[in-house]
Amino acid sequence: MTDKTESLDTIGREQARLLAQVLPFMQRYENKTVVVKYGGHAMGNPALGQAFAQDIALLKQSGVNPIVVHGGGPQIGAMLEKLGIKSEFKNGLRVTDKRTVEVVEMVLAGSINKEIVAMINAEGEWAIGLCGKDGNMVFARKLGSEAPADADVPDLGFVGEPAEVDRTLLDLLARSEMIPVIAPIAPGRDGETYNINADTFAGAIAGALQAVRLIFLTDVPGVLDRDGNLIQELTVNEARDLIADGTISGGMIPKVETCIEALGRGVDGVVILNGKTEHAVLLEIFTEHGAGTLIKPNAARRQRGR
Ligand SMILES: Nc1ncnc2c1ncn2[C@@H]1O[C@H](COP(=O)(O)OP(=O)(O)O)[C@@H](O)[C@H]1O
Ligand SMILES: CC(=O)N[C@@H](CCC(=O)OP(=O)(O)O)C(=O)O
Repeated sequence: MTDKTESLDTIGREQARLLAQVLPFMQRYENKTVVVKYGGHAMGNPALGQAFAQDIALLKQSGVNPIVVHGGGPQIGAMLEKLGIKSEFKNGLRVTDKRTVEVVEMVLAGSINKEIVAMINAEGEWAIGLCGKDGNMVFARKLGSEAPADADVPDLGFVGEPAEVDRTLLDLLARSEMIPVIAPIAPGRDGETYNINADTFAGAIAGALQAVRLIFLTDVPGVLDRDGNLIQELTVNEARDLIADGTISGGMIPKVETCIEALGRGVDGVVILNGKTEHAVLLEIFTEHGAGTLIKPNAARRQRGR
């Protein structure tokens, strides 16, 4: 054999090995729904954005049903600042008055949504930008509106939580070439528009669709232990213990709580990943070990493979 045929042979063997590793995962996820929450902190770098769009396109081409729910907190903050509108957070949620909700809708359902759609479409796919208002997909209720009258719940204005999710439109899109890209904005039955935390919104969509995976793309490798090391797998009880002892704090608390709720609604597994790692989604779905923290129901402890 010449040097050239030898090296082609090596490349061929390597490709065959890779394919053999990936194919079982492709079969496992075929026709299954994977909800990917793309956080505002994970956005902003064009190369990473393109890698994210390629991952979503590849999932669809592999027969998976990917649904993107996006945030955009930092981008909303920048626009509010430009417009001279002050903004504050309480318990990780943006206090949202009438003027603010108009800007939130404009940034989330307008510019960011269309940017993500365009990125995925540049990869040869058919993404479609939506929010909870489209196809009566999600109706919100004002946060705290169901709390007992004597409960001490701060009034955050037009901040909502998903109250009803209708999967008709998403089921239709799952059978089509379209990839839904959804902004966390929804109408209330009172006719108002509500700003919903994107993690909470993604959890509600994943729960309603009984997704096989809910993936959170954030700005850390996953849930970290006290020494800053990545925890690869957590049961619901272990996650609760880490919240109680303060290892999980700040913005990671609502994220992990959403994970726990989504598992309770029948989502198989919830993963928190570093959106700043190129192709984090592909690595998670199509490799044995995944790339971040997988949170599983207590009963599923130590199941082999992710
Ligand atoms: N145990 C922990 N492991 C990882 N991150 C943690 C932990 N406790 C707190 N955090 C914080 O949670 C942040 C992620 O939450 P958040 O900022 O709300 O993300 P996003 O904007 O992507 O939704 C991390 O950047 C980190 O500062
Ligand atoms: C009520 C509330 O806080 N809504 C969020 C919605 C966007 C979001 O959640 O974006 P990230 O995922 O990038 O944080 C906000 O106004 O910032």
